[in-house]
Amino acid sequence: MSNVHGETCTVDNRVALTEVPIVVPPTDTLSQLEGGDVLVKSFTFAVGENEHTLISGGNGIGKTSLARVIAGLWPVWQGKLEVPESSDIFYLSQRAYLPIGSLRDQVIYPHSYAQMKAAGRTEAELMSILEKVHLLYLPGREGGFDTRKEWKDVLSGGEKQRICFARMFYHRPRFAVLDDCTNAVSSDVEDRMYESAIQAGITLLTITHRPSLLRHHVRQLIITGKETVGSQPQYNLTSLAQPATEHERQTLDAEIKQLRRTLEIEVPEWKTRLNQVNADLSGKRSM
Ligand SMILES: Nc1ncnc2c1ncn2[C@@H]1O[C@H](COP(=O)(O)OP(=O)(O)OP(=O)(O)O)[C@@H](O)[C@H]1O
Repeated sequence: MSNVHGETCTVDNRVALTEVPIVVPPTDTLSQLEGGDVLVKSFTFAVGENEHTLISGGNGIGKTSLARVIAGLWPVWQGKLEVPESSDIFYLSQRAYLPIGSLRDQVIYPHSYAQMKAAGRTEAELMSILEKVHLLYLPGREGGFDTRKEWKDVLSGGEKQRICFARMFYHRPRFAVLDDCTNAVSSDVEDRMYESAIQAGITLLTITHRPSLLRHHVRQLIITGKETVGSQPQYNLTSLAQPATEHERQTLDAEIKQLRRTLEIEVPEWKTRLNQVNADLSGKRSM
């Protein structure tokens, strides 16, 4: 692909694209020099540490393709891509990958058990990681970390996604690209997993269709792609209001509960009372 003119640099503390197009790799040899379909003509944005960014846009607009360019799976045709070294950035895709091996291997992949031990990592640590993704019951259910099974057949969709999230906690990257990787996880557990990831100091680039995840991010990148007319950028990057603190969330939850109670219990009581008063008044009037 001799028309690939872009460069990729390893940096410490950010993921950045400068005038990088998102181009689908061509299938036929003739167009391999030019690339295939251009999904986004030119991307320029940077995600620094703690600038958790939610990436959204319609189906087939190019969100996963952007992740593939950042991951180095697709070429940087033009411009400059800056990414941390591979041990500092982690990718989780829509489909959970489960290697052949033990239950432990599912959490530590691509580390081997020997690497885990050499790094001084312990099973107690794996248990605390499983707790974060609500899978603390798994070693007990499956007969321990050494158990080997066809995990793709044994685990439910949500369990597969949570074990991949556990893998991210094990590897402790500085950045993570999360491509719709919790869509089978219930929203409450998903929220807690995101909170733990942020507490662990991982900067998130989340691709999702779930607006509920906005609360864990400080910016939103909306890809508009081909819908965009003229020379407008084919994406829109906006800052979001700072996510609510735990205390603010609890206060709001309590307020919502109180309002629900008022609507469900007190309002019907008031209506009954109003009817009674009206009936009494009309009785008096007719006397
Ligand atoms: N390997 C590939 N070869 C050819 N075309 C591809 C390839 N991967 C993606 N595409 C095409 O590129 C376009 C963008 O796909 P992409 O997966 O990036 O979309 P997306 O925004 O992540 O969509 P969704 O929200 O549905 O997951 C689609 O039209 C898709 O068919």
